[in-house]
Amino acid sequence: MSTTTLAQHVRVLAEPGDRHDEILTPAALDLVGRLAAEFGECREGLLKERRRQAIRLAAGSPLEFPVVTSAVRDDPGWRVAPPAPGLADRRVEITGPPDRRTAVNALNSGASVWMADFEDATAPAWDNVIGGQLTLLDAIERRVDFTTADGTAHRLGDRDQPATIVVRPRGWHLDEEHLEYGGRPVPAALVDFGLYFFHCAQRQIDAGHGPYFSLPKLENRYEARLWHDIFVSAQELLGIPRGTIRATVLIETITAAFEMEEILHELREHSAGLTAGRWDYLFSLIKTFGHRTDFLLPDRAEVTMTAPFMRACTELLVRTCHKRGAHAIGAMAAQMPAEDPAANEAVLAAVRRDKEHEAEAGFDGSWVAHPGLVRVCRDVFDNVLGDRPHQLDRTRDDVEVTPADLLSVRRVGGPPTPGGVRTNIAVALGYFDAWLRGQGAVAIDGLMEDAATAEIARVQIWQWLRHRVIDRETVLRILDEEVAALTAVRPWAPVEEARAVFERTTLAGELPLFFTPDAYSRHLVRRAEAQA
Ligand SMILES: CC(=O)SCCNC(=O)CCNC(=O)[C@H](O)C(C)(C)COP(=O)(O)OP(=O)(O)OC[C@H]1O[C@@H](n2cnc3c(N)ncnc32)[C@H](O)[C@@H]1OP(=O)(O)O
Ligand SMILES: O=CC(=O)O
Ligand SMILES: [Mg+2]
Repeated sequence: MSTTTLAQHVRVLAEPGDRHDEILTPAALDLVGRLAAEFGECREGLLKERRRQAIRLAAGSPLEFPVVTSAVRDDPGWRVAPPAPGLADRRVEITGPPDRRTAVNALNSGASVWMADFEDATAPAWDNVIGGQLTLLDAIERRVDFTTADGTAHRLGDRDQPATIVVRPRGWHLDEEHLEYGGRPVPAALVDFGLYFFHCAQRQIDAGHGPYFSLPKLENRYEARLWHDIFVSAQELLGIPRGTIRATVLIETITAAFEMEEILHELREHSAGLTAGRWDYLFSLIKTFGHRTDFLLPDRAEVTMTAPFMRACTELLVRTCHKRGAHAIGAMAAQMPAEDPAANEAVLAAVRRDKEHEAEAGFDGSWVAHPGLVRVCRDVFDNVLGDRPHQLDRTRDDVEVTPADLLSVRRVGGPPTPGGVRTNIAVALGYFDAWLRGQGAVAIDGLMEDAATAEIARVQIWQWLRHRVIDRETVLRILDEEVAALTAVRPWAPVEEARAVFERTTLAGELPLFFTPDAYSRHLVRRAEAQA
């Protein structure tokens, strides 16, 4: 591994890759270094607080709407910033990793927004991280066209209103081990945010939009405050007017669901609303309360958005957002378009039902995972919104949600089935295999799988083992069978490494909080070294 000092205090611990020098300029690294210097310690403190809160909740502390912030919730006098250019109408948001193919297809898809994702949909190998920044830069400069090896041209179309780009940096829990500041890895969130902000903020403003972000996996208002402080500092450092940035926060942890209004309040100068992060939300519920038998969840397929505890979260999200003039964006439906026309009709019908529930509940738009689903989502929201860009006027004063509504999961579904157990093992293994090969989102058996859905698969197996709903021998036997099946299909793939990730993160007595940090350090960073 080569060591280059490109900017004060920030060291690049990777071999130079193709065009990496366009992103890793001294000035860009200097911004990242300044952000690491100013905010690294605060982020460390917040990660420690996450662990303390997890221990308190495991020990039986009740989860409540915070008493100390009741004044914020009761104060009718504040609103978030008005929608920024390109963010007023968000009826369809397509998500995907920031690679060139996805970029071209997402920007051409007819969606209102492309959420370019460094978190759930990206395996954070160094080439993906820097390649993603190059994709974004090229997309904004309209030079992202390319031709595949078989001669197929991918060209950015000439839409009147191209999709607005929103970037999702990695979560607070991840480090970027190829950049070092003060002898420590730089927080990955600061790398993704800082590099994009440095290269693209002004370009986006010049193009009539702005530097927009989607913030994943926040657990409380303090983490939102940290983002606010980072935004203020970054805007000041680059001379960009305060309030230009906009950020939509994912409500995808159970603790954040109790602080939605506080999160909007912390970010109000820069807030663009909240998104329902359905899959990480389920993961968070199981992770936080997996030790309790009243939180035993059935097969993943049975836990739909109409489950009362999910409904409580989404209705509270709409009510909270609209009370404060903020957009409420719906969740990801995981179904993928099918080639068979009848099967595809069933997929479209399922996605349509999902989106109809959301549009009726008051959401202003929703997420899709594939260009083939843009149309159905748009039709559903067109029916409800008509010519209006959103339905912020639907204040949902009828919604009242108690802590018990958010936390009562017991009544949902039956016990896990043998099919559900096998599916979770196969999905976790298949996803880890793809992730280790650098692919952060993948279709498995007609469903989109990404880091969030793989986490559910993993923690459900952990939860079922812990409560002896299934036994270790059965899991190991199925794991062997699935490893053999996957190896037969992909003999060249790192299936044994994927098995090791599964075993380390699923079979441990103490549940690792995320599968990614350890798997990243062991496999993705080393692999970059080996390739160098
Ligand atoms: C829980 C959450 O956080 S959700 C958000 C995070 N997850 C995601 O963003 C996943 C988004 N979806 C995807 O990445 C992809 O749909 C996958 C990986 C699941 C499946 O992709 P593929 O196997 O390529 O699907 P498929 O073969 O049907 O694709 C057909 C075409 O659509 C494109 N496409 C598929 N999904 C997308 C997408 N989300 N955005 C843009 N283009 C897409 C493909 O690139 C392909 O293009 P091509 O014809 O030019 O080669
Ligand atoms: O990020 C979205 C989710 O569902 O998780
Ligand atoms: Mg998520």
